[in-house]
Amino acid sequence: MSVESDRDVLVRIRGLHFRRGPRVIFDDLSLDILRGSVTAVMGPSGTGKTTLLKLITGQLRPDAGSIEVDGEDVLRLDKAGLYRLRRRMGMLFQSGALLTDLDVFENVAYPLREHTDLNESMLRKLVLLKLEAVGLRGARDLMPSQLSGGMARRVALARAIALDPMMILYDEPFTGQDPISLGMLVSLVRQLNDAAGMTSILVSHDVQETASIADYLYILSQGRIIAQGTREQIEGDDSEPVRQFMDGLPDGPVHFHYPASPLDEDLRSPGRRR
Ligand SMILES: Nc1ncnc2c1ncn2[C@@H]1O[C@H](COP(=O)(O)OP(=O)(O)OP(=O)(O)O)[C@@H](O)[C@H]1O
Repeated sequence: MSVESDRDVLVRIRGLHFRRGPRVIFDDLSLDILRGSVTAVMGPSGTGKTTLLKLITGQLRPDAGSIEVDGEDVLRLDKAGLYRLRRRMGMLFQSGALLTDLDVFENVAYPLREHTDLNESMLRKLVLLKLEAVGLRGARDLMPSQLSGGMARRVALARAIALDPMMILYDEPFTGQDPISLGMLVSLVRQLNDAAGMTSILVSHDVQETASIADYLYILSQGRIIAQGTREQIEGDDSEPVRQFMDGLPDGPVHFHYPASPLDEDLRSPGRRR
């Protein structure tokens, strides 16, 4: 990656090491997320993409390395500092369900009521603007149970941007969507990023759709970055693990199996419960 000036980099990760028990998740990972970009983080299941997002938001602490967000050293922030920083990061996780007993309007209003002292008329304007941005201003009175899966995801998106975050982190935002709804969500991610001058980090298994809107892509595998670059650069990368991942080939050097002792060894140990 070319050397960028400090001002251009919103998230700077250097020498990141992180383990879960004996399992190494990151082994000396370094990456930059540029301001204003949509950056995709992709890789096989279990490779640590969600973990990376949690490290960036300070929900997890690495064993070694540094994580800077907007010039702040995440690992040195106290609780109040982390709270302030997190308020500036919108998050849209696959599990980020809507509050089922609140209507669409109140779901989007929720973070504004929690974190600001806006009066009702200001709050209403902001909620309607966010809903307009995702095309659902007319759906404000519906309850979550009345929404399609794609609409629910868009309401969650409006809620994630309610506080005008500098950055939004998406973890599998398109999962379970039909192709039309997926296409709409994908272009919405790009539009919102550009219209609001945000920065987006997008973790997704929908390789082609994600690549179509990403300015820059990282492909992770086994604790490391195995490829990075623009879509064109990744598409021109002939290495086997990259092609296996990008082209969705079922077999190849990217491992399908979670590390384990050999199967025959396991089967020949009748004394073991597990
Ligand atoms: N709370 C936890 N305790 C122990 N291990 C965990 C925990 N959460 C995740 N892991 C392990 O850390 C590794 C990385 O998990 P992570 O969820 O970050 O992967 P991922 O790349 O986001 O996967 P997927 O694409 O399937 O969502 C996995 O091997 C997982 O089993």
